[in-house]
Amino acid sequence: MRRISVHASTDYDVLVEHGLLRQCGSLLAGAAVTRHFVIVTDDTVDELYSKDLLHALDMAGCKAECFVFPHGEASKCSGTLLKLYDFLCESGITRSDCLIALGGGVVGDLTGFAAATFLRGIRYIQIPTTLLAQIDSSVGGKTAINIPGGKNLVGAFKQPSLVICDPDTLKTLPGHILSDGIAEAIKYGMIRDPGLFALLDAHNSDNVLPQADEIIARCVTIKRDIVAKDEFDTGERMLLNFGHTLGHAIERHSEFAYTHGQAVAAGMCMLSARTAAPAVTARLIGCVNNYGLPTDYDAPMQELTALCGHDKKRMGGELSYVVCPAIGQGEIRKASFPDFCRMMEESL
Ligand SMILES: NC(=O)c1ccc[n+]([C@@H]2O[C@H](COP(=O)([O-])OP(=O)(O)OC[C@H]3O[C@@H](n4cnc5c(N)ncnc54)[C@H](O)[C@@H]3O)[C@@H](O)[C@H]2O)c1
Ligand SMILES: O=C(O)C(=O)C[C@@H](O)[C@H](O)[C@H](O)COP(=O)(O)O
Ligand SMILES: [Zn+2]
Repeated sequence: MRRISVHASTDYDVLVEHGLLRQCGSLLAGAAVTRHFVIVTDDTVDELYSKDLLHALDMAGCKAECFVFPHGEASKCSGTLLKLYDFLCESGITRSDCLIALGGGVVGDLTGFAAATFLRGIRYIQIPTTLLAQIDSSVGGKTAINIPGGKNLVGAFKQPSLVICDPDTLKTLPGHILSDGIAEAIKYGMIRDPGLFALLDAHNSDNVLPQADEIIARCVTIKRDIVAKDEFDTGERMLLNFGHTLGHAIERHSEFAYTHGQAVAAGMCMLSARTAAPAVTARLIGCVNNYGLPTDYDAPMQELTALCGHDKKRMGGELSYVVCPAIGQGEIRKASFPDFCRMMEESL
């Protein structure tokens, strides 16, 4: 089993092993200090994996109920959150009990925010089942829901008590959802790890799955190191937002027809085209193309920059954004918001 220890306001481990989902009952009980859990999941993941998890908990002498909501980004909203709070009340969840997020980033972000706020804070554990969630969203404690004003605009920093990563769950992922995770992996390569970028560049959507363990370990280690230095996103952590300033705008502009991974892929390429040497952008676009991810988004740039105004890297009139002048070398830059808009809107 691989163990990557995260040191933040709460210390915890990310455990990576094939088949772990079926055997994780005692690990969950140990990390949670309770025998009462609520599993939060979406309808697709529920069909595939709730039974295994319930069995594992039962074997460890734990009781659990499942809260299941419709899959998709549209569910990461206040409506689902309020239903979850009601469910937690009905289940008699107390401050010593624990939530389990079983699913992708939507489940993880929503569950984490519920855990941060219900009874002013209870424990939660992440069991990520998409590549994106295993390499990124389950680690680091950013939790959030979307509101009509924008992506992730209501949230909290709340670290999980444990992350259980079973790469076997990736075998049931449709190809395009695996690619969403690869978009974030390319991000890690671009900001910090040329070796990871080369590995991703040497593969494609048809042959990358056997590389999942290596990709998970490299990405989680990068995120762990960044979060240890800047848990609350005031400096270095902003590197993890490469491609997201535009990406979040694209998600919203497309009314979530572009998934998060697709929007981040397009956002990285569109930003790189305006801030990096053509050779760097060409390599990025080549790698993104290997995985059938978009490299562009067809909308007037003014409409996208208008949506960037709510970005959480904006402080008053100034916006921080991330550029990669070379592969593996992410840098945070600052500009006035009008200057950022002008830079993006200038034709190439
Ligand atoms: N908190 C963070 O640090 C962070 C980081 C990155 C992304 N995010 C957020 O994560 C979300 C995107 O996450 P995502 O891409 O995992 O999307 P998702 O949670 O919507 O999952 C994608 C789809 O895959 C299905 N699915 C999940 N696991 C499966 C499996 N093993 N087999 C088959 N189908 C499965 C789900 O039902 C869903 O339909 C966005 O809301 C994004 O903002 C958060
Ligand atoms: O963990 C982080 O920090 C990230 O930025 C990871 C991103 O991949 C993720 O999409 C995050 O939710 C974006 O955060 P936001 O602060 O821009 O909402
Ligand atoms: Zn992201």
